[in-house]
Amino acid sequence: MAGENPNFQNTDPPTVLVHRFPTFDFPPGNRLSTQFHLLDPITSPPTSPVLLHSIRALLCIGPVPVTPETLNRLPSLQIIVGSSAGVDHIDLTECSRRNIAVTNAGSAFSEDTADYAVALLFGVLRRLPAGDRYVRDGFWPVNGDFPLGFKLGAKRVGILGLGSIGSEVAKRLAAFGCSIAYFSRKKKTSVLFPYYENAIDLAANSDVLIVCCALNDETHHIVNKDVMVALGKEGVIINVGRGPLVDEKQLVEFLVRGELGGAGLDVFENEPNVPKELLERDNVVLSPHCSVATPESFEALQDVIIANLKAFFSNKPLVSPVQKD
Ligand SMILES: O=CC(=O)O
Repeated sequence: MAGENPNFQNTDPPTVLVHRFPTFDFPPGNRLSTQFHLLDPITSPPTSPVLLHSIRALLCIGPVPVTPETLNRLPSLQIIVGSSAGVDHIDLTECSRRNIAVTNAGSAFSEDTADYAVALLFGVLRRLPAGDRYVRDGFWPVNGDFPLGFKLGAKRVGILGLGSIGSEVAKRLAAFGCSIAYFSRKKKTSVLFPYYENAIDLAANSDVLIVCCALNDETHHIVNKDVMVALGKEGVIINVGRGPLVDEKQLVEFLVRGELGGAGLDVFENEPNVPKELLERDNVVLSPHCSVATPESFEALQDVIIANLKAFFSNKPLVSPVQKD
């Protein structure tokens, strides 16, 4: 009830503290500032410690870390609204200990990210960027035919993480005639795709692995040397999740030794740095962590952020809470 909620006792919009790197700004067309009083220490410093003590809601823009030190400065904090699907930059254990709710981008990015995973897969199998370079660099008239690519249809696709993004990937690739299997934290009772109990078994029964699970202690380097061996020489790895889900050093070695068929990578272990060995390889498609980056996704993201903040300030259930388990 509004009467019980200090934020609705006056007509001022509720205050939300913004937490971001100076280089990460709101996407264009920010609708949040019309509904909330956004306190952004980067554009209007300094923020007094007294004010910080009263802050109940924090809005994280991008992957800016939320550490115990961040939380120590905000003793009244009750909610952290994240703007990304992955929340590995937020110390969830500490938030749960302090009873601070955390929300993420929900499914705002899922369709665009799934499209992008498919695009990377096409890029690798049909050598799209390599073909583009071949034409632009003038090799076509000189060398003639371009090497064959590989058909997408009928590939056995293993999805690591059948959440909101993984389910969209499955839908798309099933429509291309691929068979789908998955590994997730738990078998999904509502899903008919074959489930494997670990990443190695999934890889052993797949031609392509699509990595779209959350990064946490259990999934760090979930695609390791053993998974790469199981996937085999023709296998392709697509990563639209987080760089550290894949052991990048091993991935480079497998690709250099010809023990993997290729990789499509939107994320890296040490962004924005990309291992130089990958730059030289035509069976690798690289992109700068941008699978979510469309105006449509950012519009949808604002809807989710606004819905979460409104729900919080009116004591209603959050729209996209992140569970720490
Ligand atoms: O990488 C982007 C996201 O997690 O939303």
